[in-house]
Amino acid sequence: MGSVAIIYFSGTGNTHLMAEAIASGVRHADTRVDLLRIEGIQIKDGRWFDEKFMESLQMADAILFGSPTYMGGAAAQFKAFADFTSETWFAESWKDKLAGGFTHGAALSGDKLNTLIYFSILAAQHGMVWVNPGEIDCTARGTIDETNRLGSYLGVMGQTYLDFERKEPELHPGDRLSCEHFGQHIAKWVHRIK
Ligand SMILES: Cc1cc2nc3c(=O)[nH]c(=O)nc-3n(C[C@H](O)[C@H](O)[C@H](O)COP(=O)(O)O)c2cc1C
Repeated sequence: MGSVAIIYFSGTGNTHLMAEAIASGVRHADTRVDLLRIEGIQIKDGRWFDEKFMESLQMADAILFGSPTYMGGAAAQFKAFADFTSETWFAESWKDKLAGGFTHGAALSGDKLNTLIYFSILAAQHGMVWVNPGEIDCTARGTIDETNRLGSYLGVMGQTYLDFERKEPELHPGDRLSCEHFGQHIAKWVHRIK
């Protein structure tokens, strides 16, 4: 059947909504998906560890990395997880798995690209095969609110303006669609390599 693991951190829930939307795309393509949300409690003395998460990641054919963009890069909680994977790197256990990434920020740019670049470097260090979303930005078709509205080609970007009155996280409909499409796209590649 093939499987995708989505490992991500989300502080206020927006990146979590992206992860869920990607997962629904993966399921839509008859592929198993594991949602693995990094929690601060998994970090002790600055070191992240979760045995079950590492087992799930090892089983997956594709691993997607997700984090909000914080201060122009991945959140510290995600980086703590990434640093733990140096043991996996040494064993080359993720070599040839598929990889992809997604991030969420408050600003239209917000330097989100830097987070995606970091994810692609993390995948490269592990010898993984990076999968781009492969979706042309909707502005090329004369609309501004649909798939890939932020014109991101390395991974999927989501954006919601900061609003301190807002009680619940909110995903832009275009970003939701981009995520669902990305889920289907990565599932297609999983089926191709199986
Ligand atoms: C510490 C911190 C740093 C942030 N830095 C950025 C940034 O560099 N670029 C950006 O676009 N948004 C930035 N934001 C906004 C968050 O990325 C945005 O609120 C995002 O939706 C959070 O995702 P989450 O709901 O999954 O936690 C920052 C937020 C925090 C708390």
